Amino acid sequence: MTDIPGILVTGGAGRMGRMLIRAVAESREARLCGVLVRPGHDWVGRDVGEAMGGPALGVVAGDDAVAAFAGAQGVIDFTTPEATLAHAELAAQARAVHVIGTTGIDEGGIAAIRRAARHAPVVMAGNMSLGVNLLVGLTRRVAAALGEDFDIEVVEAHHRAKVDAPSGTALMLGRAAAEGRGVPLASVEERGRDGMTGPRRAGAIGFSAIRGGDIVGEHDVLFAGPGERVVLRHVATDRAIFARGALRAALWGQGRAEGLYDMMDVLGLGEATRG
Ligand SMILES: NC(=O)C1=CN([C@@H]2O[C@H](COP(=O)(O)OP(=O)(O)OC[C@H]3O[C@@H](n4cnc5c(N)ncnc54)[C@H](OP(=O)(O)O)[C@@H]3O)[C@@H](O)[C@H]2O)C=CC1
Ligand SMILES: O=C(O)C1=N[C@H](C(=O)O)C[C@H](O)C1
Repeated sequence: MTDIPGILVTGGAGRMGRMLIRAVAESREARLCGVLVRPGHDWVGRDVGEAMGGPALGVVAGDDAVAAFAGAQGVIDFTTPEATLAHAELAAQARAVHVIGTTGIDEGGIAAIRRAARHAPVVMAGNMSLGVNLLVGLTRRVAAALGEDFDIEVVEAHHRAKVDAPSGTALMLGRAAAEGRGVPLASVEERGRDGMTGPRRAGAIGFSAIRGGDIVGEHDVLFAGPGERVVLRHVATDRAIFARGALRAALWGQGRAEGLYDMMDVLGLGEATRG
């Protein structure tokens, strides 16, 4: 037995799952204790390093979620909303830190995650990168400073395989802009304009989504005012930024009180960016 926390990666065969396996396997502060894949996946029973086309890592992929969660102190979960909700219950039972990167979870799902967080720490964020979490704070401040003369639009671009829109990051940014203006996002958001939309509603926060190719993730927050525009931009070029953030969150959560946290808590950006 070792003091280094054992980290389970769920959705191991996915785009993020592969990055996470590498990040945890290379870390000196964490131990890859399991990799969970979808039931019946062709990785089941295979060494995950070899399944990724590299050297063996000494960890075999499995599809028995209950067994996988039982041995983990932390779980890093970038899968689907359905899978993540099932994982939230298992992580709570195992008292493991649950790091949730999955996006597209609806209000009912968020409520279920809040319930699970009564039993163990959960860190959830639509974007685990340092840069985006800084941008969230900047967005809140610029929105507060500029007032309604400046129209706010959030524009995001992602790869062709992304299944949810607006992205989790776009929603984080939109929420921050709404907070800066002191209004709930739900009361001002405008999504999916098409046809005779009429003129832009005063105070609206608009969302647009581009999907194509292998774009990792790009986000602009546009403040368009009379005679000038301010654009806040984040461009992700490597998914490793999300994996690094998620691993940091899983380690940060060790020994923490149960509760729902975000990356602002993990990165210590609360004071710097919320005020
Ligand atoms: N918060 C952040 O910083 C980031 C969040 N994301 C989010 O992470 C999520 C995953 O993204 P991405 O890796 O690109 O997607 P992928 O589709 O590549 O990966 C998801 C993986 O989860 C697997 N999976 C689905 N259900 C289960 C289950 N019940 N048990 C185990 N594994 C399961 C899928 O298996 P199969 O393929 O067999 O269906 C797939 O391998 C998305 O919601 C995305 O938006 C992505 C990047 C950064
Ligand atoms: O699906 C992705 O790829 C990404 N999803 C997250 C999101 O929805 O914002 C984070 C990142 O932009 C990549």
